[in-house]
Amino acid sequence: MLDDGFHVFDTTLRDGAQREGINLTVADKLAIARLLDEFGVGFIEGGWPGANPKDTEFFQRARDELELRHARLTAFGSTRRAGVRAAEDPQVAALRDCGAPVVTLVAKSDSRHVELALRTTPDENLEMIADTVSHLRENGQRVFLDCEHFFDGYRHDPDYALEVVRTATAAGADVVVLCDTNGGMLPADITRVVTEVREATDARLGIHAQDDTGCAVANTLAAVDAGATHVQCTANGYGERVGNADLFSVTAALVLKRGRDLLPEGSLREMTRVSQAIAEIVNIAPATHQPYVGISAFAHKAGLHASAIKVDPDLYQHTDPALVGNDMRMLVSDMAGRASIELKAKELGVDLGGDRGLLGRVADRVKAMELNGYSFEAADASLELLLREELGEPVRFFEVESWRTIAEHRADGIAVTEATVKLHVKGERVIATAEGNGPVNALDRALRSAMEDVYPALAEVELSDYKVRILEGTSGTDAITRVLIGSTDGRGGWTTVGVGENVIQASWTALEQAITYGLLRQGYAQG
Ligand SMILES: CC(=O)SCCNC(=O)CCNC(=O)[C@H](O)C(C)(C)COP(=O)(O)OP(=O)(O)OC[C@H]1O[C@@H](n2cnc3c(N)ncnc32)[C@H](O)[C@@H]1OP(=O)(O)O
Ligand SMILES: CC(=O)C(=O)O
Repeated sequence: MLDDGFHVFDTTLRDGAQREGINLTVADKLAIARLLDEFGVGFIEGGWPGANPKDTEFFQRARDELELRHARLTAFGSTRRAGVRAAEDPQVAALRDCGAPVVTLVAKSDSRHVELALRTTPDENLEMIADTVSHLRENGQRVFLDCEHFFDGYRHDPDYALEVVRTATAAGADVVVLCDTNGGMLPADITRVVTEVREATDARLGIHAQDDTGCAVANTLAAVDAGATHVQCTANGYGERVGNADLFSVTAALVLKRGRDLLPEGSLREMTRVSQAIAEIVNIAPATHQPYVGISAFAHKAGLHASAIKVDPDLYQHTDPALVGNDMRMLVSDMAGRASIELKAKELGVDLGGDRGLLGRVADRVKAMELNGYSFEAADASLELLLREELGEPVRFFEVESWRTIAEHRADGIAVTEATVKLHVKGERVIATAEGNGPVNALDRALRSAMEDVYPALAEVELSDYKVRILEGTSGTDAITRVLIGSTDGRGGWTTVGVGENVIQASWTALEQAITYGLLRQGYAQG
């Protein structure tokens, strides 16, 4: 169990699940809870037992199926209803009996909400808080109190908002969490209010920041700097509307920038993997530009950046990507200079020997090709083939004499496509024809059929992705087509790019390179 002096409280399974598009099964929730525990958060808010059958089942199954090593399971729910004793409120009973050692109670702290949403008196709301906290404390549970709309409420009626904090603390709440429920605060507001509440009460304070102004992480860190010792976050910032403070950005900042010892040994280095694994479970593609963990978080495109990074990566990076389990990547495009090419070649394992003339030639060729529609940023395999060619070591496993495709719409309504390729493979002229469900598929099959005897490991190579983009013609007349093909051999993936005036021509270029690169990876000697 980690030190209780500072709480990293995760609410992915409760507030995170309030994001549009997320619909977790109980098994998903258990799997995410295990990942969060492995990452090392102190508290995992599992949901609202009694609010829906799924959350109720989650807490039942958690008793037998969740073995938490670092975290304590927390149940979420509201204070009792007005006019009913906590001991007799069925929703409070669900929290009391769910088996969670900790309960987070949401309470109104803005007097306008008390009157308009709860339709009760300010005094009765204070009673509801005191009664519910005491009831759960008597049951042996630890209680955190989420003060909904605290910052708006404090602006409108500071005395009442402070009274809520004092009432919860007096009743036995361990932490009073100041919530920016509408997410409208800016860091300076948070700093001021947290400081004033600290001075006016003896509560232990937490922060829960929604991201509606894009400041949830900054607001969370501002609250910590002002004295909050409990941060509520969600994995990848999932949450109601635009989301919550991102757990990974907040913990990385607290560990790396503030020197706090919050996570188990080695856990920060697993952060990128944990973030991606959770994205996989919630079925939302990982955000490529997410701080620290996004695939682009340490990707450098500008030539000037690369030239300084060549001397020392710290010159253009705020932290070492390895510390959070991420990698630095160089992007080569029409913004590249010689240094970008040199670093990228190194990343790809191609030694250009620091030859400035060669590096300049590659940069010029990339710029010219990008002007004509190529994009090498996402097509490392095509770039590597180009580098080897410029180095005077072109990769050739076959020579293409010609290729053609025919699409035929038959009388029975079925469309079939046929492709023929004529190649020279290890000195032999080979002609192969194949059918496919489209021209690219037919060309792929014909290519494989022409070479399978000579290169049997080609069977390991599969096309995994195909993307087409129609670009404006550079002459302002005809459009041109860019095709990206993703391939895999089970050990890794690579992407190639082709550009042409028609989609089949562009696809052929990308396909030919995909197969060539696949053969290179299989370790064949060139013929
Ligand atoms: C800021 C946040 O994100 S808080 C998280 C909120 N999460 C959720 O709402 C998700 C789960 N919610 C639910 O499944 C349902 O809303 C339930 C089961 C909790 C309640 O459902 P219902 O009983 O049908 O009530 P409904 O949702 O219409 O309204 C909420 C009720 O809770 C009351 N309420 C709201 N906040 C509080 C509070 N802090 N303390 C006590 N009662 C509260 C409202 O006044 C309203 O009462 P009413 O039914 O007398 O009008
Ligand atoms: C508690 C909560 O989710 C909020 O106030 O935003």
